[in-house]
Amino acid sequence: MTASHPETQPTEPNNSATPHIDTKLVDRTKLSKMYQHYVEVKDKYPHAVLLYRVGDFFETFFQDAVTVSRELELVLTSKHGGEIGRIAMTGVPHHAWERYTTQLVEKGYAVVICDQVEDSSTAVGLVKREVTRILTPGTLLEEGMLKTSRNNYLAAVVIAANHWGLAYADISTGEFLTTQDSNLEHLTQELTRLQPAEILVPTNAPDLCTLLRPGETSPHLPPCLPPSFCYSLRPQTPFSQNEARCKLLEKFKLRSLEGIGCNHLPLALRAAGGLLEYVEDMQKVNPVALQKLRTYTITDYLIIDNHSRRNLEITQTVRDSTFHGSLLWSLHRTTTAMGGRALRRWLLQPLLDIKGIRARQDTIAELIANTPLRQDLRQLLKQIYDLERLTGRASSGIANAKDLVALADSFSQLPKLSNLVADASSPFLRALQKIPPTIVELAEKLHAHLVESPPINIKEGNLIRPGINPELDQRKTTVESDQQWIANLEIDERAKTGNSTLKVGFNKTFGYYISISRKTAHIPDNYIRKQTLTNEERYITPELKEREARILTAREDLNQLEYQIFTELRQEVGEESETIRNISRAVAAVDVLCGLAELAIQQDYCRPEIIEGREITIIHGRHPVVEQTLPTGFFVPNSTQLGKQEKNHPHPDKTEENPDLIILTGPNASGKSCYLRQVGLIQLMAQIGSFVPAKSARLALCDRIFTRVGAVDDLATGQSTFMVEMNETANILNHATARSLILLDEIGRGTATFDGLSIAWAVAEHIATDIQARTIFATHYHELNELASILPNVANYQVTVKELPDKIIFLHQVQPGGADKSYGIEAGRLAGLPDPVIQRAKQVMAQIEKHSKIALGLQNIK
Ligand SMILES: Nc1ncnc2c1ncn2[C@@H]1O[C@H](COP(=O)(O)OP(=O)(O)OP(=O)(O)O)[C@@H](O)[C@H]1O
Repeated sequence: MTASHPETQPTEPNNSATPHIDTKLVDRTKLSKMYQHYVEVKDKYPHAVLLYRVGDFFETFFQDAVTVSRELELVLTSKHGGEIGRIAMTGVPHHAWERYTTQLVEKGYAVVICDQVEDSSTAVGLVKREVTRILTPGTLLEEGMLKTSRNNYLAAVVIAANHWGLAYADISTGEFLTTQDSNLEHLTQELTRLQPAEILVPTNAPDLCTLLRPGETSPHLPPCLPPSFCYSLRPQTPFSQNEARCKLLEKFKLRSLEGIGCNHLPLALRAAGGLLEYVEDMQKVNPVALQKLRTYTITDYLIIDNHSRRNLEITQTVRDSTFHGSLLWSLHRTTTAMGGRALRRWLLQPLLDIKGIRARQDTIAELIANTPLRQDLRQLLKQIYDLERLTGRASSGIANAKDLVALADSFSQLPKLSNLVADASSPFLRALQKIPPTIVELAEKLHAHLVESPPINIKEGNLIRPGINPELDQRKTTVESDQQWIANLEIDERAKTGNSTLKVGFNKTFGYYISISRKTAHIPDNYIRKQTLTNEERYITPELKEREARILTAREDLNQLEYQIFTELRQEVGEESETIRNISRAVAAVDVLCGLAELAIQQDYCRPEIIEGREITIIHGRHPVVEQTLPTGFFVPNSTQLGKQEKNHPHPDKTEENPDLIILTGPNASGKSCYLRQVGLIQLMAQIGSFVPAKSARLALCDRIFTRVGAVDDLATGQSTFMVEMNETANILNHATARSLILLDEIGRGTATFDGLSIAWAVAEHIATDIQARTIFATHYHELNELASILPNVANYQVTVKELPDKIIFLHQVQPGGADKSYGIEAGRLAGLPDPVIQRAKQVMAQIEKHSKIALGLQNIK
């Protein structure tokens, strides 16, 4: 689209009449006053795109005009900038600034909004303009710029040797957390879990405040940071321990950081302080209401590294990165935006705390048992809007009247919600039994003040109900009576002049006028001609102009007063943001649990028994996603038993026989990978407190879940399939503990058979004897089955098939015992390999099997 301006002409940046496009090169003394101011502002934000309000447009000039024209495909024009001549310009209509800004921010630009802060019609001299907002990917608040289903995190990282501090906040919801750790791999894992929209990094770079778009590099970026994020290079000072501590103490009105838990974590503290300072710097007009900082420890939660998270397809599929087909897709039954975001957070941060898991389970159990309660709650939750983000916008001073009405409507549902859960006994439902009276009062006040369906624009009146403010009512009456006078004018003038076609009209340029056909002969003396059209003459009278002036000023005063009342209301809401956000969190949790209860009923899930120890027993387990993509009853359930009891366990029971490591064999496409993932997903679901797809389950907690599933060449880092596989395996062997769950799908396939088999054997042996983690090892090397006869905690399982003369039927059943053949040649035949090739392959295999003494040999070297 093209913004059409008076006094502009399209231009090409490279032709001979090129207007000035670089602020640094222009002679500023030759710029007219407005451009001088523009350049002053631009000097402060050299790395951002500056949108500068001029009348009905937000304009960009000089180099920004070229950037915006290129990025948004708008026509580049030029305009006289004073003695200097023409300067480059691209503009967007002021009412559409959000749309264009969103596009710029999505492309990785920071955008500075410099708005008019006084009425241009009454301003004396140059209209006053100020920077009112700075928008960067991590500091967005506007509804249209954010994704409802996920948090928009801003993060800050401080690194010292291999120690690091990470703080992150979602300024649209108020969440604010910090942590510190001494393993750089954990930092990458946390960043990958959070997927921050922007990461702040303190540096000594000369070119500070640069925003590096994903993939862009800088020598000032620590090499340990993954390049796939958007980084903001920041000065060191706000990240220094002293400054950061003072900032946090001041913000949260504290005397010590002891209560927050980061007093002894200098890097966590520095990251949080630096982040806070940045947020304040970005939000020019109103401070953002962040919740009190919370310190967490990574090892308090189940750790799933990046590869494993990807392989388990928790939030998106591996094949095409879609939500459809992911675990989140299969579990998603929430009805509120807050619930949707919370479920995602829970899945990415499963618990290690049995009590916390049981509290969630108890709530799901109660909701399953009480169907009317569950259904009524889900109905009611649908009527609750995004409290977290609406409150965020209110406290940042950008909410409109519609937002406040949405908040009030949502608040009005809360007493009904607390009535519904009045007799509930589980912890999450009980949290909603008491709604703070201030919130109910606030809802009543908002409803009493604001009209039911207010306009989006908050500066043009029609927001406040009558009877709220006597002065407002008085002004409304005056405006209405003057408007009535004008409405009567047509009747009176028609009577006076005897002209039945006379009309009273209004347009923006001339205001009110009396319109008479040009054929009319007699015109009253007090009529002053203002405009001549083809068929009509337009007149004004001194009396009409006087009324008009009164109406316009009175309307302006009226709008101003309505705006003032509105902003006071908005501020009141902002002041309650902490209470509102506490409620939002409780509502979000109940929404997630209601959804999980609904899911458990629909899909026939069971409540897993969460126990101490190492046991994993799943009876008739199913893959939560694959099951939902197949017709009902098609999925073949399979059981799992893992986790030998620890020595000295106080309650020995039958699980003592559970193996630690299962060697799983079976033909291609029989269901090995599916089974492996199924066990991982059931364990993960159990640790977020969900019920699981199984007939029954007894699950001890896992500290980490590792998966190594079919590697693909990592072209981005130039690594071969085999190297990727070895890196992932090394990572597992170096970090797994006896409390971990390891799911290995094929190891050693990417190299020569004997190399591969040897590595696979050694890895399996190391896990079973040294690490003793609970492991399922799927493989086509059935030689590995020999391990079970050597090591007591290893067992063999196979996925069975039925062999018919001309085909194989996949039964997808996992049963004890090792497969004695891999059916690879059979699969080749089915795929259409020529018959002579198949026959020859069979001969070769017979020879190899005859001479192979691998298992025997390995036994001997033990
Ligand atoms: N328990 C099951 N019930 C029904 N269908 C299943 C089951 N397990 C797997 N399948 C189906 O079989 C297909 C192949 O499964 P999977 O990819 O797990 O096989 P695989 O043994 O790992 O094969 P490969 O060795 O070639 O990697 C899956 O896409 C799924 O649709």
